[in-house]
Amino acid sequence: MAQPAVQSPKESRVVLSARGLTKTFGAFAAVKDVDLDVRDAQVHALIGPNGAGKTTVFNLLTKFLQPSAGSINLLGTDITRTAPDKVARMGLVRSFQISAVFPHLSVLDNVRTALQRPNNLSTQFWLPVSSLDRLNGRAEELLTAVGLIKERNTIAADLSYGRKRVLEIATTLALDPKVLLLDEPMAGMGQEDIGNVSNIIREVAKERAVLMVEHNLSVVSDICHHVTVLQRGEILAEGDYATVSQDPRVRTAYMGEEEA
Ligand SMILES: Nc1ncnc2c1ncn2[C@@H]1O[C@H](COP(=O)(O)OP(=O)(O)OP(=O)(O)O)[C@@H](O)[C@H]1O
Repeated sequence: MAQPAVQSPKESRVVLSARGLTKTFGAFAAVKDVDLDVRDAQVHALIGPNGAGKTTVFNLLTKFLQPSAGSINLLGTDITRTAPDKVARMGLVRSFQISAVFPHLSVLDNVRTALQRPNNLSTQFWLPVSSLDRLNGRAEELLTAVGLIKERNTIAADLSYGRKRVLEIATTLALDPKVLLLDEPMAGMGQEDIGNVSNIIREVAKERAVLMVEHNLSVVSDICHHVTVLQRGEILAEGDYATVSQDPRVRTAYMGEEEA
């Protein structure tokens, strides 16, 4: 089994943290008093049974949902009351958030379009299409990094499901996020794509933090440095995969329901 990219988690700095994060819907607490520290250059997994609160935590961190209580800090700034678009511009980006793949554009044009955003070209609509050519170098670099360069001229709609998800990751990386949130990146993928996307995530995490919700525990054990286990909205356990997977409470609550 491949080793995670970083072996000394305590050394990298916390880039995203939550304290006492809580979200109630009426009398029901979907997320209760969650503390989270996401570190640079690490892949951090958020796991737990169905309904544990993982998606709600993602929605709180990206500010799609406003917390009922608690605080969130991104790169040293309190973002508890910050609007979602500003949080995204500060560098916290969720994979599907801005990276919808345009099916009728080529792979290269999808990435060039995503690259317009940080370069602010999208507001300069009077520029000729050829002005996008100056983004070719960076677009090709990104496509090479995710292994899509040979398909640069393929129309996105013609890609397999797994390759489309890879293109989605490339368009997200075009925004140069400091913290990348991935919601079940392996969902619906075959084994070959899972191996490929695992390698991509491991590589991209060398330069940024990755927080991912993932149900595939062999992927979690393979590429994640740190694992937080949620159950009924609360943190049940955390640590490296070897530690949490041996925790009897986790085995009872979670592992029995999934592939171990
Ligand atoms: N807008 C809402 N109103 C009421 N209850 C909600 C709302 N959103 C989520 N919940 C409830 O909060 C709990 C946590 O849901 P959430 O989707 O965060 O879990 P999850 O861990 O992502 O689950 P899954 O793995 O099935 O996606 C569930 O009981 C869900 O029904």
